[in-house]
Amino acid sequence: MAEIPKVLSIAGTDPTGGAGIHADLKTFQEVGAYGMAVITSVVAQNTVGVKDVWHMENEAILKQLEAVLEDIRPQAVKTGMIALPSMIESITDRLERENLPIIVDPVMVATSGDSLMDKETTELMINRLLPIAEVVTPNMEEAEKLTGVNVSTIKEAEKAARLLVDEMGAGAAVVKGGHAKDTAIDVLYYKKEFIHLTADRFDTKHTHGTGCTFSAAIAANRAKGIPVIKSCELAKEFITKAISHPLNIGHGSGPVNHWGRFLEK
Ligand SMILES: Nc1ncnc2c1ncn2[C@@H]1O[C@H](COP(=O)(O)OP(=O)(O)OP(=O)(O)O)[C@@H](O)[C@H]1O
Ligand SMILES: Cc1ncc(COP(=O)(O)O)c(N)n1
Repeated sequence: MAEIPKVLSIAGTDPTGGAGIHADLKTFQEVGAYGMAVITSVVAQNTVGVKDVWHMENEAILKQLEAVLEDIRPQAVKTGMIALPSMIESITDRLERENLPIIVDPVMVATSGDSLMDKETTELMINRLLPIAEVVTPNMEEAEKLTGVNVSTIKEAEKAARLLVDEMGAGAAVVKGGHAKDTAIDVLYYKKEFIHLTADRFDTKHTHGTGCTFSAAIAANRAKGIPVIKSCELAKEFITKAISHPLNIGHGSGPVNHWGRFLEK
């Protein structure tokens, strides 16, 4: 029997199920990979905002990670919310010992606008985690914070994506254009080539968890052995379908529909 694709998310929680670990696990399942999760922070949040956060001790994170790795080895890893510098250090130290594709979603702010990462953590993200990332998936604002390039046009997104790979050491970068005005074009830079992942832009406020879902889909595709560019293209199709079939739940920016691709448009 062919090996079951297995994928691990290392991220924070969202009790309303739209972002973080919860979005990742739903996405893994829908994309056809067995999903696992190590929790970095417990976040009391909903579609309106973040109310409180409790960070796991490093020991608790590392023991969760060890428990997974010694038993069920994933074929790909995705990282999401990693809020503290010491967390970046210990997670990177452990992951460096594995030869696995790592998809890094550099979560800095929630859709609600609440900050999920401090400045010192951003520095360590740049120096430690980016160089071991196979793919890094910042939105425009995160790309600006990581590279120092002002990102509001496609050309600027290309400049930031190239820097993230050629100067900062990631294998590939997708600078997501979900926050642009008229389009939803994500710029992928891989092996010296730019690819524009293009989709219609939907006029909706229900985009809670879009970033988590997109990067989780890339990771699940990589666990299935799909090459990097194709994994990103399929993830773009997946998130576009998930946004195009809104669930209309929650009092704020509601979650996307993870089974959207099975629905007619
Ligand atoms: N309104 C939209 N219509 C179509 N695609 C969108 C829309 N919003 C986001 N996307 C797509 O969703 C994916 C995630 O992009 P986005 O820029 O929203 O990430 P993020 O900022 O990390 O997530 P979030 O907005 O949930 O914080 C990208 O492929 C982006 O193009
Ligand atoms: C635990 C956690 N991780 C990430 C996000 C960002 O979500 P989004 O995909 O909406 O940017 C979030 N709100 N909560």
